[in-house]
Amino acid sequence: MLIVADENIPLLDSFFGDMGEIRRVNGRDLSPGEVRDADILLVRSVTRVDQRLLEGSRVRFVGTTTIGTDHVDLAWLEANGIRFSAAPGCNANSVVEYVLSVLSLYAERRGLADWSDLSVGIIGVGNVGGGLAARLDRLGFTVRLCDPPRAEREGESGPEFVSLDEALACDVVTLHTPLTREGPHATHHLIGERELSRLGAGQLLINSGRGEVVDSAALKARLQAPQAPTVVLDVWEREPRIDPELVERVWLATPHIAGYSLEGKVQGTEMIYQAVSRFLGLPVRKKAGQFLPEPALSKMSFTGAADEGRALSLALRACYDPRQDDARLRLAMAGDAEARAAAFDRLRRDYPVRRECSSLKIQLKGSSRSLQDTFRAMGFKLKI
Ligand SMILES: NC(=O)C1=CN([C@@H]2O[C@H](COP(=O)(O)OP(=O)(O)OC[C@H]3O[C@@H](n4cnc5c(N)ncnc54)[C@H](O)[C@@H]3O)[C@@H](O)[C@H]2O)C=CC1
Ligand SMILES: O=C(O)C(=O)[C@H](O)COP(=O)(O)O
Repeated sequence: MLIVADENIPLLDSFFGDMGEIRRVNGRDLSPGEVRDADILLVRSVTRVDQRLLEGSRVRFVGTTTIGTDHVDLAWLEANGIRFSAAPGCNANSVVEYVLSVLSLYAERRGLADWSDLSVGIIGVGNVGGGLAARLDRLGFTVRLCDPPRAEREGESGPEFVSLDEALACDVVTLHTPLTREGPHATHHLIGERELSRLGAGQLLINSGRGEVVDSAALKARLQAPQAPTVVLDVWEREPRIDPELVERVWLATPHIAGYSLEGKVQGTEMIYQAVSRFLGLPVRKKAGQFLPEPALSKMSFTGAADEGRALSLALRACYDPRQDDARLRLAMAGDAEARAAAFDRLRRDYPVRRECSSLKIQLKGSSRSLQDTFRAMGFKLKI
């Protein structure tokens, strides 16, 4: 059996080595010729999986080790009897930690003594948005949820949902919808000129969903107008050919890596391994946990003298500080369009190992119960 797989999927040999031959490919440039004799195709978000790629091939199963599925023509796969599996939720916690780290930096930039004074509007309340809401709720933030598809489906039985405009009135607006182009709740350019005109200087807009959810031409114009909001972008229209002028105008710019914790990536591979095993009728014996190495930083200790807010931001940023990714992306914006696109993909391919808060044990000596609760709410393990 031949498995054609994106070379950027971690642990291919560990999970799939005993199932067949693995052919590693560059997912961005994958051609029909490279998949023609494959039985199984494993991709990431950068491969467009459609009729053009697969017609006439032997492929019977496609797996994407990602949450998003906007790069896959699901209807064509179904019509052609090709089984498909994604990895819902695999890196949701990584994105949640990305947003929390951005929030801690933003509170500092605003000079806020207590970051939970910020109200947060979450647009798209699924695995990522829902996980973020739960975390923020435990941390004492005011959270507004906007998810019309869920509101329609769940009615009175669901949580309280607000309109898009109500969510846009929060101090922080963070986008976690999939990219969809059809239907009553299509998200393509969901945030356009009208929505951007509602955001002002005291507000922060974060997009770590998909670039095309925001109209970037309208965003560029809004960022040049008076009273512009602060903007953080992890995802961009037309990746990897992103707009260097937009990079210049946003506060933090990262190369689509919000979901790139090692845990998130390995869980993505694990979920697709499980799906392939089910498809082939093989037992599921391997687990992501057995392949996660010891983290480089495993313990942090705070004494009773530690300032609570500072202790939290230190621990959070020890795990992940988006300013490093921002600096790398800005450096990569030199050169012509081809060089910039190649650099964008290189930053993603050579991404340094990043571990989630759960990999770090926090020792709190003589600390208050409330600080312990806060660290737990963030997902850290406590050693008291
Ligand atoms: N930057 C990154 O590295 C990553 C980005 N993502 C992106 O985040 C997206 C969301 O991920 P999950 O939460 O796991 O997906 P999910 O499918 O669990 O949740 C998405 C939610 O968005 C809602 N939604 C759909 N249309 C909407 C609209 N017009 N307005 C408001 N809400 C709407 C859905 O009802 C659903 O509850 C993914 O589809 C992917 O595109 C995911 C992982 C990593
Ligand atoms: O899971 C998703 O959805 C994502 O956006 C991934 O984090 C994107 O990673 P790549 O598949 O583009 O490496």
